[in-house]
Amino acid sequence: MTSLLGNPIASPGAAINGTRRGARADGPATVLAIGTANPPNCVKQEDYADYYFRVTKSEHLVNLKAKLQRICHKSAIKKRYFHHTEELLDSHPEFTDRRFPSLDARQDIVATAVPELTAAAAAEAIAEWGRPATEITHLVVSTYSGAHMPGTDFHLASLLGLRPTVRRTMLYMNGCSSASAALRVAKDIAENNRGARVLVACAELTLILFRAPHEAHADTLIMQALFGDGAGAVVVGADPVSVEQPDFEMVSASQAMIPESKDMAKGRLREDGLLFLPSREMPSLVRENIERCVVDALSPLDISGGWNDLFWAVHPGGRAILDSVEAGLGLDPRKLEASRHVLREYGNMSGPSVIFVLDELRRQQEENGMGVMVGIGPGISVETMVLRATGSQKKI
Ligand SMILES: CC(=O)CC(=O)SCCNC(=O)CCNC(=O)[C@H](O)C(C)(C)COP(=O)(O)OP(=O)(O)OC[C@H]1O[C@@H](n2cnc3c(N)ncnc32)[C@H](O)[C@@H]1OP(=O)(O)O
Repeated sequence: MTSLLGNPIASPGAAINGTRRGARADGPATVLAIGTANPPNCVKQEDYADYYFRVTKSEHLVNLKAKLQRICHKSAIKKRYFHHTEELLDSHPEFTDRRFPSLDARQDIVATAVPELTAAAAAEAIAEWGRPATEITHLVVSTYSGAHMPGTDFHLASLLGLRPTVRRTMLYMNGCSSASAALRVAKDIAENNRGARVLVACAELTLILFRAPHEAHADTLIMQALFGDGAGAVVVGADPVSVEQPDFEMVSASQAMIPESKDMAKGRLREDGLLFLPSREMPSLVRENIERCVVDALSPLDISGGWNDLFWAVHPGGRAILDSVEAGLGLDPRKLEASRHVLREYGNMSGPSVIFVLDELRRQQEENGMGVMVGIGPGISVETMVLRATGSQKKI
């Protein structure tokens, strides 16, 4: 092809391809900073059964209370944090009396509480990142604690003073793998948009699923016994500039559905809040399938074993879930210490948990080389991200 003057010009396709290549980052996405936050109300796990049966005015259900005590005792959790307090529950009898609809009231509370808790975690991450909030180009927010239009992303952008043109993506109902899914999306954005700085933010409040005990629904005790509130935030970007100190390179990301698992961990948003019921078979299904998920994720990188040579950031869904991952992969017990620490100190905070685990891993500063982040979500879905620790000695 020639110009009007007869000079040769590149075909339009070549020019577009060149522009697209130039629009991509040179290097892989990296974790540039991490922030976490919890609400102030802390309940010790050893006191939880007394607390829960008192605030739900259910002291007469002695068998259920004894069962909750047994679950708490075996949970390997020391304490959990909650946005809701005894006073809040007292002022909303519909939260503990399932005869009345309570979704509207729950939604009204989380509409401000979720953006505020998320903002606390995000502000910590941005401060560590060291650049102004206005230099965040993209925002990916994930939660199942409420659904509004505009969503938490919109409110969070205002609370943090992000630029009005920040490109926002809202992910809902990804259960306990919500942060892993958001980090996977952030990696793609960062690698495909040169100079992008993506803020990932994820928060869950158990108010959305808090309910009173009921003899006909003893299974609901499990979520009351394990789940806690928290928020995590991560700044993701490729090709770090001098002020930025990456903790981890995000080498690859994959997702898998465990076959025949659609009834294993399901949630339903009802008039009396979110009903979430992980099945008793979940730990064994995780044990049987985790290695296949990990092999599928790592074999393209020519890693097909030697799991104890890697570091691990596994979603602390429950003590039995961590035991299953440990057994399924034949891991040395110390390999899951960061996950067990987060479970012990905060309970299962759903999606944000894995961000707390990453934070804990870099705090321990023992891990170098390659590692794997594993999110475990509804279905059962397994989100796997291969990481490489950069060894940067950030003062956290
Ligand atoms: C899908 C997502 O989005 C991600 C998630 O994280 S979902 C949550 C995932 N977590 C889980 O599924 C919990 C995993 N389970 C555990 O950690 C442990 O089983 C536990 C701490 C709950 C109990 O410990 P354990 O060693 O299994 O003790 P065990 O004596 O067998 O069980 C204690 C009681 O809990 C009950 N129980 C255990 N798992 C249960 C379940 N999934 N649902 C209901 N009850 C359960 C048992 O029946 C038992 O009741 P009784 O004492 O009345 O017999």
